[in-house]
Amino acid sequence: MNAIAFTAVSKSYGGVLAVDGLDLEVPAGSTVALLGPNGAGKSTSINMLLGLLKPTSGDIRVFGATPHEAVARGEVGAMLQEGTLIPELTVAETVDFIRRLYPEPLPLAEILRLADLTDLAGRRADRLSGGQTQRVRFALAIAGAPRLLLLDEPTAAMDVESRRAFWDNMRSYASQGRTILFATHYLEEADENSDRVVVVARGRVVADGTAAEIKASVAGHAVSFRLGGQSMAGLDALPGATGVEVQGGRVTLRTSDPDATIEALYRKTTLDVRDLQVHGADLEDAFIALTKEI
Ligand SMILES: Nc1ncnc2c1ncn2[C@@H]1O[C@H](COP(=O)(O)OP(=O)(O)OP(=O)(O)O)[C@@H](O)[C@H]1O
Repeated sequence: MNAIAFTAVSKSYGGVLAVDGLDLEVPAGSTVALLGPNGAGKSTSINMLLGLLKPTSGDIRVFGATPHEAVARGEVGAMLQEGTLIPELTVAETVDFIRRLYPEPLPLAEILRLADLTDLAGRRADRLSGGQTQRVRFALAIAGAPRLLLLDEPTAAMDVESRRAFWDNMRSYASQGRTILFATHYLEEADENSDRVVVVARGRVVADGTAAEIKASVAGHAVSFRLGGQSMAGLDALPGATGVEVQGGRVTLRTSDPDATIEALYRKTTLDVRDLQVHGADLEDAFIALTKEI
């Protein structure tokens, strides 16, 4: 069963087309990263999944129902980019208040444990650090034991240590067969914390697969080397070559066939090539190639 199904969904704000014919199915039980640059349409898509925004056209289903129905049944939890806490309430009071709104909430102690808040249960909300506040917002998102958890750039205000702890907590929540969709522009987060990465740009899906598949989908390798004072003219015409960049005297030649490129570099040119290295494309290369303006 699909937890999420977008069918030909578009959303415009006046003249701005934020989501452009989005088709996306997410089977229940998977953890999917929605990876894209600023303005790609990630928040708009998440807000539509919550029923907070209506698509201009197309259809959205959450566990086969409309977003409104799924949210009303307590099946969807969300941690959005904004949201303040009630300053006078303690962490435990805040979480308990929200969990009681749901038909089948998680026990309070389990929520506090899953969000790493057990030691902060008695702390007032206005005495929390930015990272601790984010943990409370995560606790509120999981309070109703939602089958689908939506996280919109959840680690934006966190330091490295808090991030690591956050993703550990997210994984323990997900491990019980739940579905997670999270938006991020951090490539590493997408790579390390999801089963599948959906890359969006300009409101469209531009790549969809495991991080490894996405890396492989982009011209696979780069060959880099130093050149004395010689001209680089013609390098981009070598077999397999898909692009050339120069930085600090080092030439990087992107190629779909490193063996052919290197052979031709030595046999067909008279260049004085030094310190040659071959690299696999990384997710960042793939992301830049896939999301660049055309
Ligand atoms: N309320 C609004 N009114 C007008 N335009 C909007 C509104 N909200 C978003 N947009 C525009 O829609 C596009 C998609 O925005 P959205 O916030 O969904 O992107 P995003 O991928 O979440 O970006 P970010 O990573 O910066 O959060 C952008 O061009 C944005 O400027």
